[in-house]
Amino acid sequence: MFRDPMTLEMTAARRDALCKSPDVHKYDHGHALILSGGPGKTGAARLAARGALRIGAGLVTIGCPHTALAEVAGQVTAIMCRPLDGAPGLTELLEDTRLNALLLGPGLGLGQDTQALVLSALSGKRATVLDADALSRFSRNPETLFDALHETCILTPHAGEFARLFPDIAEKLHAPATTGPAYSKIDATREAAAQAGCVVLLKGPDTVIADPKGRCAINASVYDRAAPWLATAGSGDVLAGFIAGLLARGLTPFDAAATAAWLHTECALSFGPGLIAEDLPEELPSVFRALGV
Ligand SMILES: NC(=O)C1=CN([C@@H]2O[C@H](COP(=O)(O)OP(=O)(O)OC[C@H]3O[C@@H](n4cnc5c(N)ncnc54)[C@H](O)[C@@H]3O)[C@@H](O)[C@H]2O)[C@@H](O)CC1
Ligand SMILES: Nc1ncnc2c1ncn2[C@@H]1O[C@H](COP(=O)(O)OP(=O)(O)O)[C@@H](O)[C@H]1O
Repeated sequence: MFRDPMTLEMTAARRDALCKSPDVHKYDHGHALILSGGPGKTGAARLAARGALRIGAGLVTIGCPHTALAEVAGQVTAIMCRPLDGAPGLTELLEDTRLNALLLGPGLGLGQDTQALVLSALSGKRATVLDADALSRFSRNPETLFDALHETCILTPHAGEFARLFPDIAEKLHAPATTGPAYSKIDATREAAAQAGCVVLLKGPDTVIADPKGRCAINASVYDRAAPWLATAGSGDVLAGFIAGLLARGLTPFDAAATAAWLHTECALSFGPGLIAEDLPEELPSVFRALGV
C-alpha cells in the first residue's frame, strides 16, 4: 500500500514539474487535442482548451465537426481548430504523433458518434482524459469502455456519472453503514480504478484520485480551502482541460490529475465569490506566480 500523505499538498516535486526550462520549444510541452460537440455545443470544449493552454501545454487544438468550425474558430485565437468528422476523421488526425494528450467528453453528446470517437481515441494508447458524455455514453455498456481503457487513461466523473458507470460501487457507497468501518469515497474510487484499470478522479467538494494499484489522494475543498464557487456550470470541463494540459506536458496520469485538482481549487480561492468557469484558466497565472513557478 502507498504511504503518500493522502491530503493533497503542493510539494516541491509537483511545483518543479510545473516550471518550464528556458531552452525548450513549444512541442517540448506537448500538443493536446480536445474534441468538441456540434454547433451550439462547443462551449465546454472551448473552456477545457483554454484550461489546457493556460496550464502550459505547448499547443492545443480543438477538433470539431465541420458544421461547428465557424463557431469554434470565431471564439478562439491562440487555440487552434481542425475540422474532424467522426471516428475515421479522428484516426486520420491521430496520424500526427505529436498529439500526445487527448480529451473527449465535454459537450460531445450521447450519440453513437461519441462511442465510436472514444473507442477510436483509445485504440492508439495515447494519454487520454474521458469526462462527461464520454463516460455517460457507456452507462448501458460499461464493459465496452473498460475493455478499451489502458493505463494512461484518466476518468473524471462527477457523482452522477460515477453511478452510471459503476452502479454496484455507487450502491455500496450510498448504502447506510450497518457495521464499521463504513465503505468510503476513497474505497469506492480505489475499487473503480481497479475495475477500470486506470486513474479515476471522482469529483465533489472532496475530490478523490486513485490508481489501479491503490495509490490515492484527496483534494479536500473544505474548511480553509472551501471553494463552493466551483459548483458552477463548466468548472468540471476546465478541470478536465487542466488535466489534459498536464498530460501533454508529460506528467503521469496520477500526478496530472492530482496537480490539476489542487490548482483548480487554488484558482477558485484566488478568484473568490462571483467565479464562473471562464475565470478559472485566467486565474492560473497569479496562482503560478504565488507558487514561484
Ligand atoms: N458551458 C458549457 O458548454 C457547459 C457544457 N456542459 C456539458 O453539458 C453536458 C451535460 O453535462 P451535465 O453534467 O449537466 O449532465 P449530466 O448528463 O451528467 O446530467 C446531470 C444530471 O446528473 C445527476 N447528477 C448526480 N450527481 C451529480 C453531480 N454531482 N453533479 C452533476 N450532476 C449530477 C443530476 O440528476 C443531473 O440532473 C456535458 O456534455 C457537459 O460537458 C456542462 O459541463 C455545463 C457547461
Ligand atoms: N461545493 C463544492 N466545493 C468545491 N468544489 C466543488 C463543489 N461542487 C463542485 N465542485 C467541483 O466543481 C467541478 C464540477 O464539475 P462537474 O460536476 O463536472 O460540472 P460541469 O459538468 O458543469 O463542468 C468539479 O471539479 C467538482 O469537484
